Amino acid sequence: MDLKAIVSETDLIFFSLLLLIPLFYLYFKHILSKNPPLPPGLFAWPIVGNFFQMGRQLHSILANLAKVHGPLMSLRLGTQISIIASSPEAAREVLKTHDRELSGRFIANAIPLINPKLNNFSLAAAPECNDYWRSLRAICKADLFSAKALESQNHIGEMKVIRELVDFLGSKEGEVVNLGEAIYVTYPNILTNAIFSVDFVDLESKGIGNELRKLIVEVVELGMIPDLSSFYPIIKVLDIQDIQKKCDKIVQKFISIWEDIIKERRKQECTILVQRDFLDAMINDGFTNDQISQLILAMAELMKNQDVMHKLREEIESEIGTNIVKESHLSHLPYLEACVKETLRLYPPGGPGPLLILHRALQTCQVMGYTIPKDSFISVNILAIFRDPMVFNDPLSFKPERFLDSSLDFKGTNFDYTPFGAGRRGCPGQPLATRQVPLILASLVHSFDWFLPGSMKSTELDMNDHFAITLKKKQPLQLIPKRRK
Ligand code: HEM
Repeated sequence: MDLKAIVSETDLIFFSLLLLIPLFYLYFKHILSKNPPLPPGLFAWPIVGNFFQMGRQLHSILANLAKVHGPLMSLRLGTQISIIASSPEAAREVLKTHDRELSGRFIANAIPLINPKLNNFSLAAAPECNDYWRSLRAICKADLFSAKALESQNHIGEMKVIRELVDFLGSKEGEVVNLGEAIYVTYPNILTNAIFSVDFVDLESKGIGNELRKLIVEVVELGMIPDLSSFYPIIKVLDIQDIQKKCDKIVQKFISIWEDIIKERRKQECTILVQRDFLDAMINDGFTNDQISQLILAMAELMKNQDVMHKLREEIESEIGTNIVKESHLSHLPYLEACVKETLRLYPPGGPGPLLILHRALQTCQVMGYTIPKDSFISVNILAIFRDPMVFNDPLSFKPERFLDSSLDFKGTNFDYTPFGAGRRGCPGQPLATRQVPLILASLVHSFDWFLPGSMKSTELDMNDHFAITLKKKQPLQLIPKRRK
């Protein structure tokens, strides 16, 4: 009898897959038997990809899971154990008490930063706090983001770029502007002006940095694809998702353009270390936009909450009159600071979603009575903490007033509020960010009246968010500027 008549190709595939099930069963049984008792949690198949796209839904899923499993819970993704801390106490344990043991970083198998040729280009992705990481942090602290450094030549470049942004928006008076696009250009320029005294991209998107910017967006998007081989090392050699090849190609191109730019424009005093660190800072923030999303989200909340907008404008006007906003004004604008803090509370950025940048256990340790095995991923769900009614009253409303009489600051010493993380892996760019975000926000509010396009009402503004490395607004914020007299 003809075999095809009884067994079709589909049947063959189906039966082969059936045969694989016991193999998978044995594989996982073997992995599970190797692990010590973990914090209570659940098995999750590799749903990480969804994680990154889910925005606020992820927060509620993880926050709800934490209610069932406790403030320290474990998730198993394939062979990989993830620990998620979801309360201020658990955050303190991770970021303070066990800061040293948990200060490694998880790096996906496919991410090119672990390629030895490219390893030197990273601070955030340094797998542990090694000498190289320490030297970059020291440069950040002393040369880039110290009060003195921020006060010196940076200020001139910073003010120039902000003035250009205001002039650009002024030239678009009455037109619908994608505010994110305009600010997106401004940030890299503030950084390049601070370090090299040059503009990197221009407001019409033609500058030398635009090609780099596109490459960075591409590499970040690739980095967002869940790398299955990090969760199932057994398939690593296959590179079935082709991520590594694609990333390598983009990053090689990136480095060659970058080096050309450096050759052309380097100032004598810039050491190669500063360039590398700068590159990393650009990848982290100049382009992947923690600060930009903050500004857009702050502006969107101000549009929705016109009473807050008026109060903020009044504060700025009474402090500086018709002058332009300068850094020296910031300490006299408490409501502005409260607006920035409140935006960071409702929409904390940092790493893949509001989970800080994934930490990794450098050694097995005991946290809150549980064993955290070496090489587990550790995240702190700061969004769950910041939106917990036990921590912040009426947590889903935008109420800057809550910060006016509060001692909560950006230092990362109070674990109710750590938008910049805390401990040795805490954000080194915090002094820069907490100066530039209010400065630009104040300039936007002080220089323009803002209108929504067409007949759109502020209540219709879509505040839905999604993850693109950081939590950001899904719909671009389109506004019409009108210069204020
Ligand atoms: C609103 C603005 C910003 C926010 C909310 C923010 C937040 C964060 C957070 C939550 C982390 C992870 C902390 C952890 O894993 O424990 C981080 C790390 C980092 N941030 Fe920022 N950041 C901002 C701006 C900046 C800026 C302007 C720069 C530099 C130009 C920067 C550079 C970095 C670097 C290099 C790291 C990695 C540090 C390390 O691994 O040692 N950030 N940031």
